[in-house]
Amino acid sequence: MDNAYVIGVDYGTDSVRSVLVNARNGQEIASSIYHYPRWKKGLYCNPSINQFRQHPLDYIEGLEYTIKDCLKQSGEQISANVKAIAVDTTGSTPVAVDKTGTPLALLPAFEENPNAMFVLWKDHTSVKEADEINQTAKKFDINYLQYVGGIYSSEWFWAKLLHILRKDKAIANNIFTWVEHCDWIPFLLTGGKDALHIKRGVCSAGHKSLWNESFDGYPPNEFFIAVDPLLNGFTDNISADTYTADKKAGNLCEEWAQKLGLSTSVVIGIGAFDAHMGAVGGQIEPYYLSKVMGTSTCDMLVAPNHEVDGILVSGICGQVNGSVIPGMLGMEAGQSAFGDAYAWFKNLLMWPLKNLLSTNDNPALDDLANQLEQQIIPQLSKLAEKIEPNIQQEFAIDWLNGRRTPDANQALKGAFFDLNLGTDAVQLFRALAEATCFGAKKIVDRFNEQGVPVKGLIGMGGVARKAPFIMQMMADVMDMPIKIHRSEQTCAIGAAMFAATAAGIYTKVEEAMSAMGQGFDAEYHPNPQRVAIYKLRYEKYTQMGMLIEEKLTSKDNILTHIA
Ligand SMILES: Nc1ncnc2c1ncn2[C@@H]1O[C@H](COP(=O)(O)OP(=O)(O)O)[C@@H](O)[C@H]1O
Ligand SMILES: O=C(CO)[C@@H](O)[C@@H](O)COP(=O)(O)O
Repeated sequence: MDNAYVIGVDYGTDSVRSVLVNARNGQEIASSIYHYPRWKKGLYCNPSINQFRQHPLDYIEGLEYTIKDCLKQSGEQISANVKAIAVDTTGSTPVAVDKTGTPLALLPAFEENPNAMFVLWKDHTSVKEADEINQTAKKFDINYLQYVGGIYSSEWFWAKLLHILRKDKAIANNIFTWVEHCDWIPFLLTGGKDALHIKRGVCSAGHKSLWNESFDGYPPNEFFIAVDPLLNGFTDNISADTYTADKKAGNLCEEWAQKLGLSTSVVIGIGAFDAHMGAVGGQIEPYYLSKVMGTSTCDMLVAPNHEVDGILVSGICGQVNGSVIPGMLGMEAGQSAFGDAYAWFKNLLMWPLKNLLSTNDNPALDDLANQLEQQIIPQLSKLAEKIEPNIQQEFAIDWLNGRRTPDANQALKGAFFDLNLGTDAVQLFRALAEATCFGAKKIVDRFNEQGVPVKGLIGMGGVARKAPFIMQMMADVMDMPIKIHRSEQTCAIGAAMFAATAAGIYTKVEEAMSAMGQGFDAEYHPNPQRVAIYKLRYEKYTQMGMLIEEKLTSKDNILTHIA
């Protein structure tokens, strides 16, 4: 155990990060990041219809690059003592594979076809299909949606599969099965050649694919046929066995061992989603809401099974035994756009620089534009922090990418209110940031209302670490302290903790968590004056949100008639 090192790999929305850590104390020896090049160019995506696809080569190249880079930084002695690798990814981010488990986009006939690529979590092209799953579920005596909050989302596995099957006959004719990114990478690293043998993690299966032990696996084929006969037989090619992430998926295969310069004795762990492993990296405790705040948020809560027996929390993204910590119920909620909302606003402000300024023969102008881009969010934050909130101020609704929880509805849209000719960029940014905090409070309220008390908040991820303004506002809005985890890479560190457990260095992931965890380095406490005013503004947010939702879904909605 003295000389044991492990690697955690974290696939985020824009990049993949690997960390190599000492399995004894969690000390970070090396880390490496790789931005997906095809994704960066916007290839295969169409934001205007919410289509976001990622090429498997972006993932494979990033895996090789970041692990090799970590090994190079660490030196031979440490590399020779790497015992295990575990991976987390975004989700639901599934792909169509053939009988050998090869994503169709890796075959020459499909290499430029977005439907043959991974359908990223934030792709909302299957709103219609999700709705059909929700309508069909109502016709069955067993409620197959009871463990996913009662509403199936367009961000998830089956809705995405049905959408692709309908859209693309060539894919429908060549697909053998449909696989989550977090289940496919361990299959790749262990040299899998038969798609029937892909090991599905309980995290992906339970939160996104309707798997539950009480159904003995997935809903029956008749359920899927009732949604659409195109789904007939798909569960035949997906094993009903699922695994917690502390288990081993297999060993590093010869091909990847050679590619990386590691031995085939290296253990590969079962994969899980970023937020779930991130919660472990961030040292989650029962009834603490562990908020991974980046592009979106994923809010995880764990509770001992016996204490929440019989509770079904509606409108969240699932409750699954062992999805975070084996032996505990893992509950997931989240917001579809968090940092992405700020990024949208930044891009809006960048419009003239990106579209009117000709930087062709002038690299200095290009540099200037880049520098300004970097400064927009931090500068807006500094100025927004100085504004005392009051009841009349501009305010916003944060559903820019739909609403993930509570009560998934990806058709909802964002809004700004109470603007006048004096409204400036800082005030709009403040309102947007506040709306994302109000969206976060809705999640806490839902858990509390439904018998799962939220006793504390843990913040991690890019926004938690980079944005003191937003974290203070979060504490004020929630009227609760929020402690920020020290680690820059909680998801990758969490994956490393699971790797150490899968390799048998620890018998339980809780042991890995306390030995390898880096602790907390900041805590934000509510400011009582602001708490009071945010309570009133939250009421306004709730009322306006309800109004928008009612209008959008009502039959006499003029917009529905025009559409
Ligand atoms: N200073 C900042 N304040 C608030 N948000 C920020 C700041 N800098 C970056 N962000 C947001 O952080 C998000 C990226 O978070 P990160 O955790 O790094 O990525 P990911 O969600 O892909 O894992 C982006 O959406 C970006 O808008
Ligand atoms: O939804 C999940 C997990 O269930 C996340 O993978 C998804 O929100 C993406 O997270 P990031 O914002 O990239 O950290």
